[in-house]
Amino acid sequence: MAEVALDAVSRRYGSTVAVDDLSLTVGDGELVVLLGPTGAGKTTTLRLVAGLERPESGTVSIGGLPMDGVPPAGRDVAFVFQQFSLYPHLTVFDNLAFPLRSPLHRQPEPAIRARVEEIAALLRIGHKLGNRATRLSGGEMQRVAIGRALVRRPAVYLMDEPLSALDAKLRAGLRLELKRIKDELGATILYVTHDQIEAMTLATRIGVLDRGRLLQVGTPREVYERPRSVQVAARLGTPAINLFPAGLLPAPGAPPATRTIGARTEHLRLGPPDGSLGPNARPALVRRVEHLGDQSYLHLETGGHALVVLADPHAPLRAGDTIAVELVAPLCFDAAGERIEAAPPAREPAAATPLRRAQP
Ligand SMILES: Nc1ncnc2c1ncn2[C@@H]1O[C@H](COP(=O)(O)OP(=O)(O)OP(=O)(O)O)[C@@H](O)[C@H]1O
Repeated sequence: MAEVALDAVSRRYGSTVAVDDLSLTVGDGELVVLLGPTGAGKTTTLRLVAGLERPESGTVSIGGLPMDGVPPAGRDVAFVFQQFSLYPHLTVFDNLAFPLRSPLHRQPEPAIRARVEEIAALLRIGHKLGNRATRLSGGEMQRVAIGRALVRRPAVYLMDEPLSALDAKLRAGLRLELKRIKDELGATILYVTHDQIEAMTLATRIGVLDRGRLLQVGTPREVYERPRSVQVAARLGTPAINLFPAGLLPAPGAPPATRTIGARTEHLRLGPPDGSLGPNARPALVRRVEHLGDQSYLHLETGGHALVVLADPHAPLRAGDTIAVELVAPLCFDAAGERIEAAPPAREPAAATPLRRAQP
């Protein structure tokens, strides 16, 4: 495995700047997730590392070697796409063996068999090796597609939304397996996804991209708890972070320059409207209760602003009820949308409230 480094890399298409002065290092054995809205430049970044695109400026290095002018085949990277991209007429075994039989990586047949069987076991498709690739479920096909990348032991894996074509259940299963594989192989992986659960659970670090620019790179926890800006804060969290003008709710400790408050569900303490929450609580109208099974989204309105928070599905709440909400150590942003440090909270953040279970 090897380190991947992008140093001040830019790529434009006509007037669109797809990747803008991007510098990022994926350490040996790290899994870095690129997260960002559509068109942010995630796929272009992977293609630049793969050598499928050339940077206009800047340098991509793999294992410390600059890749200027090195074609894709010379870069020792394996790419897993969103689409299955299998050879339908071949068996699972032959699909997996294909990269090892290419003239560039030619290996003796017993070594190929051993490696294919090892990877098939890792992906739990060993019992399907004799099947035609088309006679597989969607999840199995995608395992084979991932397996085709894994057999080769390249320096770097590039994965572009490898799980997004799968249904939620299969995606959750394969997500766990990818995590296990990553831990077992110690692989260097640059991974693109829209799915923030994938980002939070798989990533060593997350890079948040927007319009070709890298807004922040950090561990999932850093990016979630200490986002650099409103834009970054809005990328992580379910339900999405509540953003509203400073002054809507009392925010003790918010610096004077605060213009926008960012309140995730754990930053809002809920309680009955009887004054028991304390002097900083304000009334909020329950607009809607959205039951999701193990939890509910509570759609609230206070001071003319909508808020969405998680609530216990058994909380006795209905549209039209009034409850009390209080801010506890929220995120503070200045007029430019940059986060500014708030004074330490006077109280511990809300864990359990009468209307909400403790966050896991
Ligand atoms: N071959 C191309 N020709 C012209 N424009 C392109 C080309 N490839 C990408 N772009 C543009 O570059 C920008 C970044 O595209 P890219 O595919 O990297 O985004 P992305 O973050 O991967 O988006 P998505 O999540 O939708 O896949 C977009 O504005 C896109 O339209």
